[in-house]
Amino acid sequence: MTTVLKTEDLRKQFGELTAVDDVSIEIDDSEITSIIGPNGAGKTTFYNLLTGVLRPTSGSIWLRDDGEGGLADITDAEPHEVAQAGLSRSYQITNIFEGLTVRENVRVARISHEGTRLDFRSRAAGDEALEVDIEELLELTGLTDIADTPCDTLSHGEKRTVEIALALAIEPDVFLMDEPTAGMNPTEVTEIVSLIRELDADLDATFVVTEHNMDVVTDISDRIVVLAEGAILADGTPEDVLTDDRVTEAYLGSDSV
Ligand SMILES: Nc1ncnc2c1ncn2[C@@H]1O[C@H](COP(=O)(O)OP(=O)(O)OP(=O)(O)O)[C@@H](O)[C@H]1O
Repeated sequence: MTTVLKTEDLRKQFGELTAVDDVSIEIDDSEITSIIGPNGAGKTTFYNLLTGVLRPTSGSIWLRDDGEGGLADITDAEPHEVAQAGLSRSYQITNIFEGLTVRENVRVARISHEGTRLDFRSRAAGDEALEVDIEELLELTGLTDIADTPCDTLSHGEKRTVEIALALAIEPDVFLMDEPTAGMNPTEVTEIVSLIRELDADLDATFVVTEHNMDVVTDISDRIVVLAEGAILADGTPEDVLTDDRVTEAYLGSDSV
């Protein structure tokens, strides 16, 4: 068990409103952790803090540092620096190039990741390896059969899977999945859940999921963290958390799950 991501007293104020209220959490690499909570609980703000999209009012964020074997402080990192440090997030289709095929999208994501690491000459030498990486990624995410399909003709579920492939193209240590089943039909939900399981088994990446579909949360999580009014209300196994009266109350007190 190794901590891959940690926050210490992480806080975000919007004026008088405390959206994230001194959250301290350690994410372990051996577990799929779901972060759930009623509407307005602070999940999106928490993700935005982790990925450098928002600056915290106070507190700190730490990510596993491969070079040092410890944790690196990424509190002040910009989004691209956070991604480069190994924290990837699925962006709900918004970063797919609709006019390109699935393979071309994966290639662009992969090259832009490589491009931040390698100079031009070593990148050219690595072209063959790049193509192998792309095919592996397509295979891993079950996209090989539709690799040559333009993305603007894909179903919603297929686009969400492409988005997962793009997030994985940066070889993350930690993968934040933002409502992976949102907008999906029941068949697509079943498929994406088994894909998440397979990826978790096949990859070194640690999965952290926010999700409104409670069946999915129960199904894939080893650990559930419940946020309510910006603070951690409950933290434990699905059995413990989903039978916790305080969690039921928090959800009943909101207009929706
Ligand atoms: N940019 C902002 N300026 C002011 N208030 C904000 C801003 N972003 C979020 N909030 C407020 O912070 C609180 C937490 O919002 P957030 O979107 O993080 O919750 P959430 O758990 O992701 O909700 P949902 O499940 O509905 O997406 C809410 O009260 C929201 O209105």
